[in-house]
Amino acid sequence: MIEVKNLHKSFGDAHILKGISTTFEKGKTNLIIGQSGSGKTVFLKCLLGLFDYEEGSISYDGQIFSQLPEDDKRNLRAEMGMVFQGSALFDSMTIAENVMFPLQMFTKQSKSEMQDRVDFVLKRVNLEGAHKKMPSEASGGMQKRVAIARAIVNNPKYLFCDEPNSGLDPKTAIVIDNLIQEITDEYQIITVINSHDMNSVMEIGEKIVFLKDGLKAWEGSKETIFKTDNEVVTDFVYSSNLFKKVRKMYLEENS
Ligand SMILES: Nc1ncnc2c1ncn2[C@@H]1O[C@H](COP(=O)(O)OP(=O)(O)OP(=O)(O)O)[C@@H](O)[C@H]1O
Repeated sequence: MIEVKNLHKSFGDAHILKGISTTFEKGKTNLIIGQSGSGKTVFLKCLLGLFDYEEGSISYDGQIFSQLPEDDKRNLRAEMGMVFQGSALFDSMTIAENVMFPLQMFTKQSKSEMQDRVDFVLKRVNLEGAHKKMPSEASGGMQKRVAIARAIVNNPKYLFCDEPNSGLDPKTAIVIDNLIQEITDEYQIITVINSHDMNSVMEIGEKIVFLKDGLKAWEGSKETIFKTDNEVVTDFVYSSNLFKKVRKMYLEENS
């Protein structure tokens, strides 16, 4: 479990995260949602250990990152996978080389062990045969799959995804969402996803944390988000007429 307690983060005088506490469990897809500027990316970067913070703690299965010696921090970082917004693949490397990169960075595996692992994860994301392609030859959906393969190649315990659906058509977006959820369940990873996408919320939001102005305004699941009467959440989630109708139908069917 990842346990966040009373997390405060400022940049100079700007107090961005104002005491966030929550937990993220194994095998679950956890979504962080909220308006632009609410602090989602800053929060994700704190979870990744990329930002220091003034107050509070984040523990990963009992290890408090900020209290660890540098070697242990490095080991813990090696257990984290990240899918960046826009995939962030290395343009000059083939797909296989991109996926192998974390193994070269963090392990002492032999070349053939690394190749076997790359074959395995590329197959897992349905990209067998794409090894020699360059990222520029891959569609947006394929690039996301490569980014997911690279994020899981080192068997992470923790997977962080920043807007994994950005720039994808709705159908491909759902395929990517489902792939992340399947992998999370299959390998019992703790997955935390920053999202703007209400389809993702309804599809894979096993836990949803709603941030507003650096505070946790609500938390629940895709089931409870339909029922909440918290106005801050309903204003945001049901701002479109389509989702208003979906909610109305859900409540009528389940009343
Ligand atoms: N490195 C930084 N230095 C100073 N201020 C920052 C830094 N990173 C983020 N901020 C500020 O923190 C606030 C929250 O930003 P953040 O990127 O976390 O929002 P967000 O919820 O992820 O927004 P979006 O959905 O648009 O990506 C913003 O006011 C932003 O300007």
